[in-house]
Amino acid sequence: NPNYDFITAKYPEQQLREIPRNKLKLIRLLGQGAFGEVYEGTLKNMCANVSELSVAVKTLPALSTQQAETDFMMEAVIISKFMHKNVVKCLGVCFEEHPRYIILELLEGGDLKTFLRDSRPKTDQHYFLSMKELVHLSLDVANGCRHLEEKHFVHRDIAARNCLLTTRGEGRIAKIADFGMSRDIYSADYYRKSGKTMLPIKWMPPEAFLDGVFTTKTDVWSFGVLLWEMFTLGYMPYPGQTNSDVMQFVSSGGRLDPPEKCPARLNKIMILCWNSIADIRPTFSEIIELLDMCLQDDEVLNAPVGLCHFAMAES
Ligand SMILES: CN1CCN(c2ccc(C(=O)Nc3n[nH]c4c3C=[N+](C(=O)[C@H](O)c3ccccc3)C4)cc2)CC1
Repeated sequence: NPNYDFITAKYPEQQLREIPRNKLKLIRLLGQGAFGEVYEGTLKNMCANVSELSVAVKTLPALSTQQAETDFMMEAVIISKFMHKNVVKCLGVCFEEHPRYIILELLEGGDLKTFLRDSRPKTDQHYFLSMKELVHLSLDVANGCRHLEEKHFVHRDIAARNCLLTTRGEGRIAKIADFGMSRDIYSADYYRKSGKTMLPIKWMPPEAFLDGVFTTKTDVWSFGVLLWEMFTLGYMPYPGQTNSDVMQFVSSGGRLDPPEKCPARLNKIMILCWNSIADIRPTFSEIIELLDMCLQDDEVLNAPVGLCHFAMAES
């Protein structure tokens, strides 16, 4: 939505823009987050060409601790640093009074994981997602990740659940939209939050869950897992295995099985992302080149969007 660019481009990226609360109207609840709630809302006459702009409003419950307030603001600071079509835009904040709001670009398609799971072939369903569409969504996220990489920012939680879609229909664009994990590392009570149960172990490389080492190559590993989520249409990785099973399995060389009927060229990218030696994993620029080649490869484009038939209840 070009209006977002207009609003956010006018203001230097590092500064948070305080938006007058009276220009904001909350319409409906979109979802509940760990932090607070996310509403769809409208922003009144912020720029010349539109009278009302639809936005997403992230709220911090009024009775939050000082730490939660600081963490909440940190998320706005982080998101405001980025200006890229595959990273959710921050239009401004309402921080002067309670409840505090972060005003974000509205992405109406919901999260990527839910979309993938809802796209699974059903008996009566006629429209299936094509491989081409899945590769395009993968490229969207890879481009967003490359922007973070260029800014030397490590996300730490690249996963389908943290990406949002502009729409579910044709022309959908995927964007990185949750920075909760990278925000938490700035939090004074990070160690309380980061208890093993809270960490996205199934998306993490060995050096991260064994030694706490996080670099852009951590995000490359996670992107490989996101590719696996993409081509299994939203399965939980390592189905049926616990986090400690996975730490044992992965640190001794085990890897996710390639999604069923998934073309070799795509599987190859996942395997490259899961190299146990972080520096050997590809850059996001290289990943983008490899995905672009998938778009030229008929073996990829004509492959059926296979659905792995795991015996597991939770898929
Ligand atoms: C079939 N229907 C289709 C429509 N659907 C929705 C469900 C949820 C949303 C939604 O939350 N959209 C958002 N737009 N911008 C932001 C959002 C969330 N943000 C956040 O910052 C949230 O924290 C966040 C971030 C990443 C992923 C999820 C939530 C920023 C939109 C449509 C429901 C099912």
